[in-house]
Amino acid sequence: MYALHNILVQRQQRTILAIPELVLPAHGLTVILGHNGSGKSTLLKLLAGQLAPDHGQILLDGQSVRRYRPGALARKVAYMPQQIPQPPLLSVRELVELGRFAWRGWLRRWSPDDLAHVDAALDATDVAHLAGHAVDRISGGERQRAWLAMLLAQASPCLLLDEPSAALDLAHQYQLLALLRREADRNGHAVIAILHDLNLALRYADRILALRQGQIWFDGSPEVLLAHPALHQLYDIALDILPREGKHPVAVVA
Ligand SMILES: Nc1ncnc2c1ncn2[C@@H]1O[C@H](COP(=O)(O)OP(=O)(O)OP(=O)(O)O)[C@@H](O)[C@H]1O
Repeated sequence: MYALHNILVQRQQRTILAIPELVLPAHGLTVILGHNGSGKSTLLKLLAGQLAPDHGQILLDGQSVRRYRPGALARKVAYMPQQIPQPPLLSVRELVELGRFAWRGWLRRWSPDDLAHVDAALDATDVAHLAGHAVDRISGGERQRAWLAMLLAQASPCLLLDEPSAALDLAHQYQLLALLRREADRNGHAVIAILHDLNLALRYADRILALRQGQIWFDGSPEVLLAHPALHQLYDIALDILPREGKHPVAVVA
């Protein structure tokens, strides 16, 4: 799906992202980890076509991501930025309905398929009970789930999510990751999400991409990451890995 070649992003003569080659296939759940400022959001913005690299090429299904028309891109990729904009005067349902725009355009009438996508997205993110509430009068975590519902209604085969669990309570974090896992298991679907919770990543990801100072420090499975001889470099803090009988191991600060 994505192929990146010779990517360089620089700000004020400083390289903030340098990726010689990276391929992200059209399936699976990839979690991006790394320190604050390691370049995670920059990478996601490049994939979403929100930012152009100073050098290099980002191909989405063989075509430069910046050359897609907005509608065509939205039918392939749905993007949640780190700071979600607050659209005024919309109900949660109206926000989620915006997700269908990529498929409907301005002129076509609502189809039963559009409505089914909106209802399913409201249910999947546990915001159906808030459908009539104004988006600016719900909590931060509820807004994050409503925004995710809009992306699900968009029904694009690739979800790009920048810290989608940041505002969620513990139960909703796990519900979210289980939902992303299901999305990533659908044929031809991929989820690429930035997380700060190593244990969520270890439990749900197929692939972990860890950035360090704008470079890919690790790219592989959670199992291989756990066995990394310099795992402490992930966050520059020593970690203990606790095995659990029949369950995923957990990482704790040593
Ligand atoms: N517009 C900009 N101008 C100058 N520096 C920038 C700009 N955008 C990002 N940076 C710098 O680039 C680096 C990478 O930023 P980025 O937002 O990609 O990090 P991140 O890994 O997503 O961090 P966090 O975990 O804190 O969200 C940071 O050092 C940041 O200060």
